[in-house]
Amino acid sequence: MGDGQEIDGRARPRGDRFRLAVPCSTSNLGPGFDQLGLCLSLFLHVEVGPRPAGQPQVVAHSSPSGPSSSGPEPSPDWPEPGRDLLLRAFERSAGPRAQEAQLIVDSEIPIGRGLGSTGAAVAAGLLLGRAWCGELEPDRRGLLNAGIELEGHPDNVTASLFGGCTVCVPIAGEPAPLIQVDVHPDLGFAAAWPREPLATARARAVLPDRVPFADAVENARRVPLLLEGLRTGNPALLRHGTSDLLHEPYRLGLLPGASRALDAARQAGAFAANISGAGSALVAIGPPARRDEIARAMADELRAATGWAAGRPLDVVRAAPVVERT
Ligand SMILES: Nc1ncnc2c1ncn2[C@@H]1O[C@H](COP(=O)(O)OP(=O)(O)OP(=O)(O)O)[C@@H](O)[C@H]1O
Ligand SMILES: N[C@@H](CCO)C(=O)O
Repeated sequence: MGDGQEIDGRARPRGDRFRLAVPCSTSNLGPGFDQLGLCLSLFLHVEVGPRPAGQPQVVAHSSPSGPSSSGPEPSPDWPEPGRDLLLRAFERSAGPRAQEAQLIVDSEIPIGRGLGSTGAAVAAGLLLGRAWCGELEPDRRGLLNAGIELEGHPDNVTASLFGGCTVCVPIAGEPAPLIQVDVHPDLGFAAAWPREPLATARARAVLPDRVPFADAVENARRVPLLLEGLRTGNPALLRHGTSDLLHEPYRLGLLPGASRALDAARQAGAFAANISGAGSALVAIGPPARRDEIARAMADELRAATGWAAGRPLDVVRAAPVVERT
């Protein structure tokens, strides 16, 4: 075996390093609540290599409000090791060998804005943990249930593990069923977010225990329109398919300027505009040529209400993230 270590029956030379770029994701898109995730082009970059003696397990260079302001200094805002879902997923996937590794993180994904920073972290940790144990192309379906359990919801982590647009509805005691949804190439995406995060837990606490029967029926009827709108790029299907009665009306009150920003996106040409995940980001779908204007329109309204906002045109990321040996 020379200088190498035996890992799950395979040889990993000492000093091996692996890297991975995992996309962020928007979720819900209105009625796809807790099931639909769609990967967009802000990335969590993680490299794993041998941990130098006395060094921490995770060194993060990133800004919590993103996009990345990476620099030589570790970010004081990255979650501490005991709470870090990236580390937790890596440890779960790599087992005791996780102690030998150091994760170097640089993220473009703002944390706590509804753009799936935790889903991306969990997907990265699970994939890199397997790579660290010699398995560069693990069975992703085999990782999915662990990812959902670690993240708490299926939407973002499924999208970040598989790429593209996914629908996942966990069934107790069974492998989580996964549907991969086509997204028409002529759809453009834009997101905007304020400086203030909105914790998913807080955004769920305002949801009612009971909703009118008619609202529940209406939401369920919209989901096929949404999926067909994404597949065909049909503006009317997207407009009707993204209207929601179960969570957005309750959450908008937590997000200063959001209602106006969603209206501004539509006026700038968006077919659809929604809260991204649990917020505080907003996401819009429209013609690719209008992405910049839509992003600017949303950010301007959020900025007017809160003092600071970022707006970005984004691409759909269709490919699943793949670990590379460096
Ligand atoms: N590796 C990690 N990356 C990002 N957030 C993490 C990580 N580990 C723990 N957290 C914690 O998770 C919380 C953010 O989760 P939350 O679900 O609110 O945001 P999000 O994943 O960005 O949005 P959403 O799930 O709505 O798309 C923060 O309190 C953050 O400290
Ligand atoms: N779908 C979740 C957020 C992401 O897991 C929610 O809207 O509360």
